[in-house]
Amino acid sequence: MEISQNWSKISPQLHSSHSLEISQGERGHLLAVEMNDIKGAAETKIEIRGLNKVSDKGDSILKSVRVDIPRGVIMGIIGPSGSGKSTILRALNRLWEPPKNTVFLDGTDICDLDVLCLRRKVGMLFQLPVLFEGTVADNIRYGPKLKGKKLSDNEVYKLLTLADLDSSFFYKSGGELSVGQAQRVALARTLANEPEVLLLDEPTSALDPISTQNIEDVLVKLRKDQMMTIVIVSHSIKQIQRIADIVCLLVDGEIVEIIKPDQLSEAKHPMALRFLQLSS
Ligand SMILES: Nc1ncnc2c1ncn2[C@@H]1O[C@H](COP(=O)(O)OP(=O)(O)OP(=O)(O)O)[C@@H](O)[C@H]1O
Repeated sequence: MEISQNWSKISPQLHSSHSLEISQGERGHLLAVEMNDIKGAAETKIEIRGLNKVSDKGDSILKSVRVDIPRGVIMGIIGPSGSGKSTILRALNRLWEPPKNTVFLDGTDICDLDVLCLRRKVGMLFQLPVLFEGTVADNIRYGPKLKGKKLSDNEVYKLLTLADLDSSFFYKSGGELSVGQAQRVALARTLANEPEVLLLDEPTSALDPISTQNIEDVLVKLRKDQMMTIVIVSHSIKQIQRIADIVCLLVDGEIVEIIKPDQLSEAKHPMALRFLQLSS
């Protein structure tokens, strides 16, 4: 059973109304999301078309996941443990290799792209930051250096600022940092590759509320100032409500709701309501 969430229909070239249309069919609980007020949402950045994954034992991990992610939005993915959230995220930069013709970046099948080039364009941040040996500056310079580019001190300072870190961090080593600070360095290191898409897998679950807010502020700024497309997996409904434009609810490998975070209470799927109740 395939869900048809045809986000391309929001393109103004194709349709005058910018609504995100969802074929109801058997999935009557899926709600149409009005996209009019989401700046830049008319352009599709990532398309996922019928993505399936079956485990070695034959269990279905992803079931015909189909969704278009508009450019310049923050999409939150929520769902119970084991529902396939990380698997989807990992498919988007081929940490898990999706089948051909299932994931497209700007209309190109990501399987046809050079994998390192893809991962520069589609950067990823994990739950726990792992910094390389050396200074914070060395970490930030790492990605560009692989391409033969040495970032100037000034460029490193700019990236520190972008990740909400002051200049005193430049010469610090990873061991001197808190987890929250290290996460922001990991973010600066990812941003040094000038990604167009940022994938985040529970990036603040190990952080205190202030560090969490620092990261959230940076994400919102990146979306606003650079029209970056951001996909974030989070167990915190409150976090999703604070920063996301759109939320996808995944249950047992299927997308069962795509909805605006402030409309979660109108969601029809019982799991959406349960999530909401538990978070309040
Ligand atoms: N390489 C693998 N081989 C077999 N099963 C896997 C593999 N990777 C993930 N799975 C299974 O796929 C399902 C989805 O896993 P995934 O990590 O994507 O879920 P999740 O929603 O991100 O969970 P959580 O919230 O706990 O992180 C789980 O049942 C998991 O055990």
